[in-house]
Amino acid sequence: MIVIETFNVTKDFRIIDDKPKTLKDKILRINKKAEKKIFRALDNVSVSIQEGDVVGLVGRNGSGKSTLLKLFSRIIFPTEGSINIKGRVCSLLELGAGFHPDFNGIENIYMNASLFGLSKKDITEKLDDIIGFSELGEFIYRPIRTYSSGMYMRLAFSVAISVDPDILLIDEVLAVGDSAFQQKCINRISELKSLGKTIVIVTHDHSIVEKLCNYSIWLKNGVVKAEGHPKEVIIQYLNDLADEENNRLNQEEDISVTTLSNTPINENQDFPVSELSIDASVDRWGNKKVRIHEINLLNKQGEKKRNFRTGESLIIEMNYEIMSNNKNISFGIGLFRNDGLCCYGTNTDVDKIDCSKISTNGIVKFIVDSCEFLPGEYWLDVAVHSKEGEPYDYIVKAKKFMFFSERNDIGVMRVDHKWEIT
Ligand SMILES: Nc1ncnc2c1ncn2[C@@H]1O[C@H](COP(=O)(O)OP(=O)(O)OP(=O)(O)O)[C@@H](O)[C@H]1O
Repeated sequence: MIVIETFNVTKDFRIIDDKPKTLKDKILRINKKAEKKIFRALDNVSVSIQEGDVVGLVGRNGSGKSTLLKLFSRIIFPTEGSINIKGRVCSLLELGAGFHPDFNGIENIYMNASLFGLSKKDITEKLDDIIGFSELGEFIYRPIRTYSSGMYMRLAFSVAISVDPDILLIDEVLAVGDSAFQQKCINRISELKSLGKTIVIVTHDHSIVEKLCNYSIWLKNGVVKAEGHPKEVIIQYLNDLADEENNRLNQEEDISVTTLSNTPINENQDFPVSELSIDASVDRWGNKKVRIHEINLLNKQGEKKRNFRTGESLIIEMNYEIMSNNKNISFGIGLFRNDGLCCYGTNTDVDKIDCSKISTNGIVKFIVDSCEFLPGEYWLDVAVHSKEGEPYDYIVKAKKFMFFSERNDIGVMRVDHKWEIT
C-alpha cells in the first residue's frame, strides 16, 4: 500500500533580495526597494513510498530534501501539485522544535508528545521508557536550555519513537548524537522497520542509507534525479558529485593557468611557470637540463580527470624535453594528502627503470592500475633529476586531485584484506 504519494509537486519560496547594488547604495543605504524573487525549491516531484519502506533522501545542500520532508509532515504546503499521506506522521525535523527552553525534560516530554496526539495518561505510561531511552539521567530535571545539541536530540528522538507513528520523518538529527546513541537510534529504527513502520530519513551519511534503507531518492536542484535501490542511487549520486568536482577543479585549473600567464616571473624561479598547465601556489626549481612541459592526470580511458574513485586507475602523464645530450635522468612523483602527509613517492631510478635511451621529447607515464587512496584532497609533486639528485626540474603542488568512495573505511589508503571468523 502506498502511504506517501506526491503528484507533480512544486514548491516555490518567495525571497527578498535587498542587497545594495552599488557601493554608494551600501554606504548611503538608499536602495530601500527590496526585489522580490521566486525560488523554486522543488520542481515537479512525483514520488511514492510504500508502507514499511525505509527511505533515504540524499542530495547536496539545498537540493530540497528538507523541503520535501516538511511537505510530508504538512508544516508547509505545495505551490503546485498534491500530496497524499496515509497514517499518523511524527517528524523529527528540527532539533527541539516544539520544546520550551525553560521547561525541564519531563515537562517537555508531556508538551511535545501531546502535540503528536498522545493523551496525558498515555504519556505517563510511557514516561519511564522515554526517559530510559534518552539516557539523560539527572538532566531530565533541568531546563532544556542547558542541554547540549546531542541531549536535545536524545530527548526529541525518544519522544518521537514513543508516539508510535505510522510514518516517522527524520531530518539529519541523527548526526548530532554521539556514536553510541546514534547506534541505539539506528537499532530502534530497525525495530520500527521490522514492525512495518514507514520511515523517511534525510542524511548525508551514506552508510546509514545503505544500512537502514530499502529505497533511496536522490534530489538535485529540486528535481528527482534517481530513485530505487540505495546502493545504486548512491553510486549515481557520488558519480555526479565527482563529475561536478572534476569540472570545478578543471575550471580552477583554467583560472590558475590564466592567472599564472599574467604573473611576472619570480627572478629566483628558473622556469616561466606560465608555460605549464599546473596549479596555483607553484614552487618550481632546477637547472633546466630536462624540462617538464605538461602534466596531466588521466583515467584508464585516457581522459583528463581530477576526481577518482578509490580503486580506480590513476595515470600521471608528463611531457618532457631533454635540453642537452643527457643520459643521466630519473623521473619522480610524490603524492601528498592536503595536510602535507606524504602518501607515496618513488622515481624511475628507485624502480630500476632505464631512462638512458629515451628520446629527446616524449611522455613519461606513472600508471597505477588500482589506486586505493581513501577520500580526500591530494597534491602531486613531480621531479626530474639526475640519479645522484642534481635537480633538472622540480615542481611542488603541480596538480590537485581528489578521491571519493561510497565505502566508509578510514585511514590513508585501502589495504587489500579479507576477514576470517572461526
Ligand atoms: N522558507 C524558505 N524561504 C526561502 N528559501 C527557502 C526556504 N526554505 C528552503 N529554502 C531554499 O530551498 C532550497 C532547498 O532547501 P532544503 O532545506 O530543502 O535543502 P536540503 O536539501 O535539505 O539542504 P541541506 O542538506 O543543506 O539540509 C534551498 O536553496 C533553501 O535555501
